[in-house]
Amino acid sequence: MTLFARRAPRALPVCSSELLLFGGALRHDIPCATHGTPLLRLTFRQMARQFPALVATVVRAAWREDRRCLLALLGAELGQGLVRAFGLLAGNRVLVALFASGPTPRRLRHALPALLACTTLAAVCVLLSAVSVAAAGQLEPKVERVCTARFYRSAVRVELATLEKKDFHRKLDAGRFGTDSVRLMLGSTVTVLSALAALAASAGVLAVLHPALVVLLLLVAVPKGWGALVSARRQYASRHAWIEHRRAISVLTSTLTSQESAAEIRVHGAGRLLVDAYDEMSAAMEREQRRLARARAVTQTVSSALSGLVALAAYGLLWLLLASGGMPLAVAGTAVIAVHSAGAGLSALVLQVNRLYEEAMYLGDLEAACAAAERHAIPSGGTPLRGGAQEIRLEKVTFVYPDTTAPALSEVSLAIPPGKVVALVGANGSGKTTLSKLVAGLYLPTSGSLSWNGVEIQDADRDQLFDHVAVLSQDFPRWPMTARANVHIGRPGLPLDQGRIERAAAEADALDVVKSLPHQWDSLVVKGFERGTQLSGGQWQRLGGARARYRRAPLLIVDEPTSALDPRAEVEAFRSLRTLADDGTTVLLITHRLAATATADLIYVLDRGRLVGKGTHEELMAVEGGLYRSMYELQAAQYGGRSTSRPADGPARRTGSAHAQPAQT
Ligand SMILES: Nc1ncnc2c1ncn2[C@@H]1O[C@H](COP(=O)(O)OP(=O)(O)OP(=O)(O)O)[C@@H](O)[C@H]1O
Repeated sequence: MTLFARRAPRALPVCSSELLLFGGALRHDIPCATHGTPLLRLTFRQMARQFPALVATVVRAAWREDRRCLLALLGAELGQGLVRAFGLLAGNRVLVALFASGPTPRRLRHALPALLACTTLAAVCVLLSAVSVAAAGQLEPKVERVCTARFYRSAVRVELATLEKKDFHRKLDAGRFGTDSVRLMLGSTVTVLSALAALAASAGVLAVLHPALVVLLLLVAVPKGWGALVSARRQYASRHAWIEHRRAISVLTSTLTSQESAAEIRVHGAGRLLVDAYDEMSAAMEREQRRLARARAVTQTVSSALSGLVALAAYGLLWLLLASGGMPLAVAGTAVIAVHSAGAGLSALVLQVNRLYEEAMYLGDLEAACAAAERHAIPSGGTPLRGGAQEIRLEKVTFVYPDTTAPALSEVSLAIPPGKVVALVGANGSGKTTLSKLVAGLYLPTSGSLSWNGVEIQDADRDQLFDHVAVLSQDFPRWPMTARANVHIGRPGLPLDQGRIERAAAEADALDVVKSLPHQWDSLVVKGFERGTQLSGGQWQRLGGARARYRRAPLLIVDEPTSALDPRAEVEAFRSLRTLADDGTTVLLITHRLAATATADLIYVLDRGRLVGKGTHEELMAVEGGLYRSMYELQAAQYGGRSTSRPADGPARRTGSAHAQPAQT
């Protein structure tokens, strides 16, 4: 019997905000969410068989982290089960003594030792429970921390191309839910074990009293267990289906309070649109929650009714046994206590099994996400780069982004000689950034060859390769940390060296920026925190530049490094790139400021993913109707000039560095 019948796909409800802001329903295909994952395809029997494996997963994680604590926890829980069994037997002795014939004082006297035993056992139970609470409190956060760290450690090694795939992203998102589940699951596992121990104790006592009572007790458990599992699976399927919708809501709410969007939210009135969208999209989720709650209520009513019927049969059997004289009154009394306490334990068990299964599914997602991340990780090791200055060569490199069909780069062949300033120019979307990311080893070519000193990038030791690269990208991260940390994070493997930080800042024209901050290097460059301050766009760009300089890598990739700088700082920034190249650093410069590329040793012109020209500024300007020349003239015309030569104030290019070749179209 499968718990979920296969349903025909149904149209996904979509609210108007979702349509307006996200272009349609953000719902993972429901039939797939219901049947696509192994746990959801399980039959009831398979699920029951899975149970020990689930418990084992958590126990293994806890065993790895703190076995002493785990043993204390398990010992305390199992001990409580045993103590409860003895408690029931002692209770039975009390009833036997009380229901025996003879004067009341004598019956009370006879019941006293069993009563004392009951009290002692209850006290032991309290102590064991305290041990269990303390051990669980110590173990749960530890296991959560370790599993969460493992998740993020795997996630940060994933290949960029894989990270951008929507299916992989969904997997990571699902895995993130699982990081909470580890702790919750440990708690539930303990409660389930404890409830099972209590149930076993009651069953043991009932078996001693009358074997038929055990069968009835187990029958009471089955419908409740069924109900719990059905609800857990339904909840999980829903969580999967709505995962992107949830993410979109959190994107909306985070932009509402972010500093970057604060101005537009107020001036453009975007806040109202976003809050309304939040309201509408949350209401859609609310409806889903209502649907789940109604379904759970129905399942729970059915399973409880079935359990109730079976419990009724148990009491009926007791009645019959008593009426026929097949069972003494004291035994029947103990049986009632046992069935009653087992019933209460059963309710707790059902609740926790429900939770355990639900959390186990998320834990399964976490495991799957970690496994997928490890499968798609940037490989460790590989062919070491050959020593000396690195020449980078691309031969007929084509690159297609994941989940797209049109190539972002088509059959590009070029060389980046060491120690030169090499500029990439071209219109928006022509492939400059993509090319620089391939050169940095962030993406691997779809076809063609890309090599560093003859070592193919696919085979290269990429950690070593990354070590050779510093990046200052258009959208460089603005770490919400101190100014010092923002620079040091450029080479976090090195011990923090204030002198080196300050030298890098000076080279990037950022020293004055930091000196003007209220707490200098200790200033938090994010508002809303103690010591927090706000930087301007240009100040941020200088700090980003300092980070790239601090890294001191043989290849520096700079993508629009001066977009926010004032004219003086811009001229200075481009001049300092030349100084770097003179010191042996290869600079790969991407910019639309063609006055700056004019001073590069070599310029590559890209158009719609293809290389359409290469040479020095003068060579490219000599090509009548060439793309570079037309772009340059268009820009120069804005300043009222028309020039075919290098700007007079630009730093001189080193002679003999250019690869003269006419531009192709
Ligand atoms: N992560 C991505 N996934 C899918 N397509 C992408 C991705 N990044 C860029 N593209 C596409 O690849 C093409 C080249 O983009 P790229 O960013 O390399 O251009 P660019 O020349 O650097 O543009 P710009 O001057 O605007 O920065 C564009 O069509 C762009 O839409």
